[in-house]
Amino acid sequence: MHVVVNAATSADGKLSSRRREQVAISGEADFDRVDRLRADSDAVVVGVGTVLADDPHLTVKDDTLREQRREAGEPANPARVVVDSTGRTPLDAAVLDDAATTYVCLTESAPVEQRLDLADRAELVTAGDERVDLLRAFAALQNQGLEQLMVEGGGELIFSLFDAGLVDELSVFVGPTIIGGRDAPTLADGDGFVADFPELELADIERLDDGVLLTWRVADGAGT
Ligand SMILES: NC(=O)c1ccc[n+]([C@@H]2O[C@H](COP(=O)([O-])OP(=O)(O)OC[C@H]3O[C@@H](n4cnc5c(N)ncnc54)[C@H](O)[C@@H]3O)[C@@H](O)[C@H]2O)c1
Ligand SMILES: Nc1nc(=O)c(N)c(NC[C@H](O)[C@H](O)[C@H](O)COP(=O)(O)O)[nH]1
Repeated sequence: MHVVVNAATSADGKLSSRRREQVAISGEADFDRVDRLRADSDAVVVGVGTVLADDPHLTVKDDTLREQRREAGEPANPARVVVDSTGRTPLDAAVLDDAATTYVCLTESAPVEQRLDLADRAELVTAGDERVDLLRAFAALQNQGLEQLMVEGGGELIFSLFDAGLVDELSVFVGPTIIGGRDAPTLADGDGFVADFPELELADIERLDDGVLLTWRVADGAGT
């Protein structure tokens, strides 16, 4: 399995505003790149915080890229994965439509009612007691044939994935804006590291729109 984390941050490292409302950080060139990255993935992964804040669809937007996937014998869109401990994904969320297969990763603590409702619209993966056990959940996804995973946030999930040693590559588009706010989500939130900070190796730098795309490899990524 290979896990790429992709995100867009403001020049001051924020993912969105303190109201957790989406900010258009990427320009057209970066959104096109994200679309190609989705098209090259078996699944696009987000945390439920991102579903609740942005209601993303997580599909491939370019017709030609979808056609190329079909010609390669793949579904037009990659699978979608929501990491959602207690089943808070709204039943009318865009990720639960029929454009692609969706996996919702839950814990034992998810109420039966939510579980039954979500089971009508998604494949359920249960791993962990209070928070999703990401190592077990990702192993279950790999068993379903999902090898190339792209994670699109948010900051809580991204921190946990680094903490679990699951990230192989990080792409960050740093855009030409300042969002500010001590409570605004950043690339990696969670509790934060105080030792054993994950080490990154710079793989590429590219100027895109009026920002910069940084591609890092994780020194001890858990890729198999
Ligand atoms: N700029 C970007 O590229 C970008 C991308 C995605 C999201 N965002 C922004 O990020 C914000 C949402 O991020 P967030 O950090 O609030 O939510 P998130 O998407 O990271 O989801 C976190 C939630 O996932 C669940 N979860 C279950 N198991 C978990 C585990 N092991 N580790 C971590 N979470 C687990 C918990 O309910 C947790 O609250 C929104 O404001 C959104 O607009 C920005
Ligand atoms: N790459 C990127 N640049 C941004 O400037 C920004 N604000 C996001 N935010 C991520 C977020 O979750 C978006 O909502 C999904 O990228 C939308 O995906 P859809 O178009 O609905 O498929 N992502």
